[in-house]
This record gives sequence, structure tokens and C-alpha cells, in this order.
Amino acid sequence: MPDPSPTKPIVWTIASSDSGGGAGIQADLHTFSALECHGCSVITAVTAQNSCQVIGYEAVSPALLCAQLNCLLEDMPPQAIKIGLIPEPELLQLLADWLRQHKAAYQFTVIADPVLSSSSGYDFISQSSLSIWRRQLMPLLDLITPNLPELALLSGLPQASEQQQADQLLAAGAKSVLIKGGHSDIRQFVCDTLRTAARPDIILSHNRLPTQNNHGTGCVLSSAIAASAAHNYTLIDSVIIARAYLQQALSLSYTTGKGAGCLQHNSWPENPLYFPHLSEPLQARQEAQAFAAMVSPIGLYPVVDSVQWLLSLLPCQPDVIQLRLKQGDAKDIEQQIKQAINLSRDYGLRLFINDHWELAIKHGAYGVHLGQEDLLQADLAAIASAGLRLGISTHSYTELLIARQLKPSYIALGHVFATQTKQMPSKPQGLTKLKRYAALCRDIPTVAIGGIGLQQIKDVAACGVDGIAVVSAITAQHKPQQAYNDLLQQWSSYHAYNS
Ligand SMILES: Cc1ncc(COP(=O)(O)OP(=O)(O)O)c(N)n1
Ligand SMILES: Cc1ncsc1CCOP(=O)(O)O
Repeated sequence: MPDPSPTKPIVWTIASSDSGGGAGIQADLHTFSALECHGCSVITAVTAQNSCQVIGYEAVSPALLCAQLNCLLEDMPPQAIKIGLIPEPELLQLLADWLRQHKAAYQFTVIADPVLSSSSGYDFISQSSLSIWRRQLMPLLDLITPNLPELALLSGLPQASEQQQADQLLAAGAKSVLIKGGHSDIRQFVCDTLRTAARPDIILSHNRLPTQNNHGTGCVLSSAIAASAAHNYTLIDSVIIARAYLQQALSLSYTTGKGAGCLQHNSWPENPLYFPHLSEPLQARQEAQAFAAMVSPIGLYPVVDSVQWLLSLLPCQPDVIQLRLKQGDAKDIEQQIKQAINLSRDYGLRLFINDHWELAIKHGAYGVHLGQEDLLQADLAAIASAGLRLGISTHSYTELLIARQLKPSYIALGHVFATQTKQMPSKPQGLTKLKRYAALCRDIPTVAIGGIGLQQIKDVAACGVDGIAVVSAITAQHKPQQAYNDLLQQWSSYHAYNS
């Protein structure tokens, strides 16, 4: 089934041309295209540069900047805008006024890469530009992505900590700040910090790649964030995708002239090696203990809400099943869990217990399934030490990466389609996202959940997941055993076809 909106999201870059082709407008458009967006360019200046130096630039006239903005807005309004090098204060002021006039009505996301000087040392910034950045532009930005020198300069607090400097930008009105750590003297890793007023910092760390071919990294990162935001990923997910895209492009980068070479634009990042390690500040980058493996594939995975349901599916000889008890007092819940575990032993069934991890350990279940909130409370080390498998629910790149770091036995991806079974706080992920998430989990079994029935199995199986978890496709059917058998038959044929 194709996604309902096949047209590409529109993203604009408002930036300068790089005659060397590795940064600026040229890099931005390559990035948009690789990340499946349509890119439009609003050129603020033409620079004369090669891989070694910037020789000079000429800015466009305010009238021409205005004409580009208005002409595009009339016909091709953006889902997201990336702002790059704007070398003249007059143009910066014009842009700030224009954004203020249109942002609320058009609801686009604005990401700014504050290019204040070139990496080869050419200065583009004046005092009046700095003041416009701080007072006029900052309140219009959803995210600003300074490197450490830019952060110090923009904040006006060169002696303060990076966090205090970022807080200064937040106080000036930016909604969030991505502090890029590429210029720090940590040699093994590059750590970028996403700081917002609303939640604790998130640190994204990568191995530092030994390459000099890094011309245009800031342009590519900010463009990739804008492209991902245009695909409706959350801001943190957009930063994650963009950082993975950048790591991929850096690892494939190539030499152009005698100076810093260029990044290799590619396609949507799928290799987990390119994705960041996520942590809260000060959290050690430690290896988690892996949970027991699933050994054989998950396949069809019924999720039932009583022992009665489990009993009624036993004639179908299910291989794996989840008991998801949401009602009953403590005594009744323990009683049902105990009975279900005994049945699972008698019938050689792999039984996962949802939520009640302590009872699952106590009575020796095959595994535990935990959601995001449960993860915060559960004693994961106790579950692992007891030899139980762990399944984790995820609904985004952020949750998926954190789940991967915990080395669970499987990862659930959902909800894929609208579901009547549970009120979900997030929107359905759809097939495109499911496929991208599954691609990132080739080394961990995955199971798709949410709105999956006979009609959906073909498309879901094509996304590369290892199983499908279903509730109503069995429990809301007139003949649940028949429904089980039909789902199993359909899954088996399409899964085999796709593997
Ligand atoms: C296989 C599978 N995937 C997801 C869920 C949902 O679990 P959770 O997020 O804990 O939500 P509740 O089930 O508690 O409503 C699941 N149970 N199984
Ligand atoms: C428990 C749960 N978690 C995410 S979707 C969902 C319900 C899935 O039910 P159904 O298969 O009936 O859509």
C-alpha cells in the first residue's frame, strides 16, 4: 500500500553559493535530495572559494532576496527552512522581518546554522549582524546549531560554560540549541548536546572520524535536520537522523582540491554504525548486559488480556504469546500470571508478561514486555540476571536507539496503523517509518504492532520486520482460532517471500 501523500516535502535553504560545491546552497540541495525532499534555494550571496580559501563574496540586493522569498512562498511554501550564511546585516534584518510576518501562518520549522566565519578563517560577521542574530532572529528559530566558537560569539559570554552560553540563546528566544562538539578537544568522540528549556539535555556521541574532508559539515547537518523535520519527525528524531546522515557522508568523504575535501551525499541512513549513542549528561557510556536471545523467529505474536484467551488459543499451538493484563486486583493478576506460566511450560509456549516484571521473574516466565514508562521503573539488571527475555515498545528513532543500547531480546515498532485497542499518545508511524526503523535493527529481532490484520500483513512483512503482534485481529473476530490460522498462513507466506 503506498503512503497516502507521495509528493515530496518542500524545504528551502536561505544561504550562499559555494563555488567549490562542498558547502552552502550546493551542499544543502544535495542533502535535501538525498533525504527525499524537494529543495528550493533562496540565495543571499555568491562566494568565490575553493577547498583552501574564500576569496570574496557579493551579496544579492535586498529586493532580490525579497523577490525570491515571496515568489517561492506564493507557489511552493516550505515545511521547513534552513538558514545558512547571510553575510549582510541588511539582509539578515529583512529575513527576520519576513519570517516574523509569515511563520505563524505557514507553520514552517526554522533551523539556523549561524555561519559567522568560514573554516578557512574568512570573517562574515559584523557587530550589527550579531545584534540582529541575537535580538531579531533568535525568537524565530526552532533550532540553532552553533559550533563552539559560534556559540561563544553569539552568546556574548565567551568565558561562560557551554551550557550557560546555550541558555543565553534560549533566553533570547531560540526554542532549542544544538551545541556541536566538533571543535572540542575530546579526541575519541564528538559529542553534540541538544538543549531545550523543556527537558534534560540529550547528548549524541559519535566516534570521531579521522578525515580532513569535512568542508560543509555544518551546512549538511542543519539541512538534514530541516529535511527530517519536513518529513514530520520530531526535533530530536530529526537531529538523530541528520547526525547519522552526516556520519555516513563523512565516512564516505573524498578529496577535491588541496584543502579540506567534501562529504559524500548518499541516501537515508540505515546502518546503526552511523547513528549516535544517546545519553543524559554525565551518564557513562557503558556497555549494557545483553538480554537472553529469542533463538527462533517471533512470527505471529498474539497479545491477549486473560488466561481464558490463552487457553482458547492453545489448540492453534501458538509458539509465542503475550499476556497483557490491564485489569484485576493484585491477587487476581498474580494468579493469572502463575497459571499462564504453568500452561506455557506444559505446552512449550514462549510466554511474555506485559508490565508485571517482578511476577514474571518470580514465576519464571520466558520473557517480559515493557513500554517506555515501565522501563524507567523496572529493574532491568534483575530481569537480565534471571535469564528472562526482554521486549521493549518504541515509537520513534529516539526510543529505538535507547532501546538498542539496552540490548533487548526484541524491539516492538509501533503503532504502525490506527488502532481501536488502545488510546495512543502518538500518531501512527506508517510503513515508510516502519521500514526505516526495521532497517536499523538487522541485528535485533523486531515486531510490528498496531492496526495489523490480514489485509496489512503483505505490506508490513515487506518492511523487513521479524514478527507481527496483534490483538483485535484475533480477539475481535467471530472465529478467533480460524483468524489465528489465517494470519499465520498469510504471515508465513509473505515473510518467507521477503526474507
Ligand atoms: C509486542 C508489543 N508491542 C507493544 C506493546 C505495547 O506495550 P506498552 O507500550 O507497554 O503498552 P501497554 O501494552 O502496556 O498498553 C505490547 N504490549 N506488545
Ligand atoms: C498494545 C498496543 N501497543 C501499541 S498498539 C497496541 C494495540 C494493538 O492492538 P491491535 O492489534 O488491535 O491494533
